[in-house]
Amino acid sequence: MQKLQLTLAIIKPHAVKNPVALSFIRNVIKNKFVVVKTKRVSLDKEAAGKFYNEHVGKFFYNRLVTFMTSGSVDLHIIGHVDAISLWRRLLGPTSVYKGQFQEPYCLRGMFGISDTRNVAHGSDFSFYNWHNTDEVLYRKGPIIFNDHLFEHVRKL
Ligand SMILES: Nc1ncnc2c1ncn2[C@@H]1O[C@H](COP(=O)(O)OP(=O)(O)OP(=O)(O)O)[C@@H](O)[C@H]1O
Repeated sequence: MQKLQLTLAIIKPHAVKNPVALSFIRNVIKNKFVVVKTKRVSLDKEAAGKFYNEHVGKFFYNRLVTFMTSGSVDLHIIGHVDAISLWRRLLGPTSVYKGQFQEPYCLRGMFGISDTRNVAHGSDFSFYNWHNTDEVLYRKGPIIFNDHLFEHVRKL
């Protein structure tokens, strides 16, 4: 049985608006992962606020929500046996400045503008939603696919 872990990558608004960054990131995604689903959406304040709910009260929360609603974001559901940590490794540290010094070729080091505008999000939880991508559901731990499910997901 094939084991595939899924994660959710969200390309943040400033990177969606930058054609060089966007095509570089898309190539990385295409080359390293199975791309299950891609969708461009505009988050409203409620959705962005809910998504970053764990950061309510932090000094950057309002800035983050305002930024995430400032333009379209690209959602990618991507699969790999080690999808969550591979995508986070490719992104690099949350802090763009740390990335630029420690891992200059990570995506955040190359295309990040600030600690808030740090290119993309990588979920810690497996993305679990192959029926309706408008409803974002998460669950902890990897998802185990059998071949039938894998085919089903690819057709979505
Ligand atoms: N010190 C900070 N200053 C400004 N923005 C920050 C700071 N820390 C985090 N953020 C913003 O909040 C987002 C979520 O923070 P978190 O600590 O969950 O980092 P992460 O897990 O690396 O990022 P993400 O959840 O976006 O993948 C970051 O991606 C960044 O945009």
